[in-house]
Amino acid sequence: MAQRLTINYEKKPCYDIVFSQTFDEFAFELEELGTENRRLCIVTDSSVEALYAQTILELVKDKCKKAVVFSFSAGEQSKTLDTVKKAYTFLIKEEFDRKDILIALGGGVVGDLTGFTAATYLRGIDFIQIPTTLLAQADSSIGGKTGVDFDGYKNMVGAFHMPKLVYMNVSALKTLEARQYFSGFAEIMKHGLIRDHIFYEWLLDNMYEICEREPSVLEEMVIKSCSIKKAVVENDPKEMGDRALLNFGHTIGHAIEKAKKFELYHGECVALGCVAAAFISWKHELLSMEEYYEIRDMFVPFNLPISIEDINAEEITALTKSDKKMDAGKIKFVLLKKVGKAVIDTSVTEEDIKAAVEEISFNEEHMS
Ligand SMILES: O=C(O)C(=O)C[C@@H](O)[C@H](O)[C@H](O)COP(=O)(O)O
Repeated sequence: MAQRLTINYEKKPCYDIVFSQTFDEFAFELEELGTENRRLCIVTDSSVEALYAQTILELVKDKCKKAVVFSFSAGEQSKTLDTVKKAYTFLIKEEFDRKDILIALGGGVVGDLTGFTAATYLRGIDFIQIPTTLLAQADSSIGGKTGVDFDGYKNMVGAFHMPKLVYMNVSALKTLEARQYFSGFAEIMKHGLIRDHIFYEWLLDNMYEICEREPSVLEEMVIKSCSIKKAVVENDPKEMGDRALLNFGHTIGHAIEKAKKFELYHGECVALGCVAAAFISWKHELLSMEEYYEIRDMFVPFNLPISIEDINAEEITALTKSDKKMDAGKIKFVLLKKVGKAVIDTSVTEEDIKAAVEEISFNEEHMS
């Protein structure tokens, strides 16, 4: 029996997150939404299309007026306005109107890009998320942030647009490529670090089962992670305040992503960004040295990087200024006061950032 969480928006129930071990119950969820006279477009990428598009098409075809698939090349390089333009052209050709629905089938790139297409096509149509990666299930499919990268800057163009439903087949995580799986784990760890020390300790206690992808532990981990995100986004849906805490690890993480031309996965950059932010938290005397090293080393068993070769501290520091979290010209940096408690800090200097990037730079000198 599927479990579910309801996300409230402006204090009213807005959409459900359904946690299942199969895709089969998705058809029932569509009936509940009333899709019989509406067109559905499954938006996916080349990797996920090969795995699941046909399964979803078969499930939905009797529940709607017409079902079609729009697919683009997998990878962050496709998260652009060009791909959105291609999607608009496709939807116009397929005569999609305002009551029709997009279904985002895939990871974070697919979810963000489909959500943005839905937010803007005909001034806004409905969309559904079927996240298939750990990162998308535990984080990005929830909360209504949609968008694309612009000139290589992460999520520079976007909109808040709430999905009508988020449907997760948690068993899809079992076959996810290992690097992709562990990349998603960085956002889960982030949720524990910023909000919930009990969850953080649970992650440590269940390290073996998480790495082995034990089904019941996977499901519990995804539900707990979504529950933390639910509390944050319900309290501040449009990021006027505390939602920015979810940006822990992202200021430096996004800068590394851009500097490395998206060759690293988002979660890998977030892990590096979390280590750098924990380092600054220590230097600002919020965390002790022991706490910093404990947090840093926690990423290692989950195959996440804590240092990186060939980065230039000046370049990364310059790039952090182009991230979106600015307040009167100062970066709204997220630091940790302790495990489970994050704070927004506008006193982080360029020197702090440079020192943190040097801390995570891997070089021979560092090792000796
Ligand atoms: O939902 C949010 O809010 C988040 O910050 C979640 C992040 O993990 C996610 O990567 C998000 O897309 C980053 O948001 P951005 O505003 O910094 O682009």
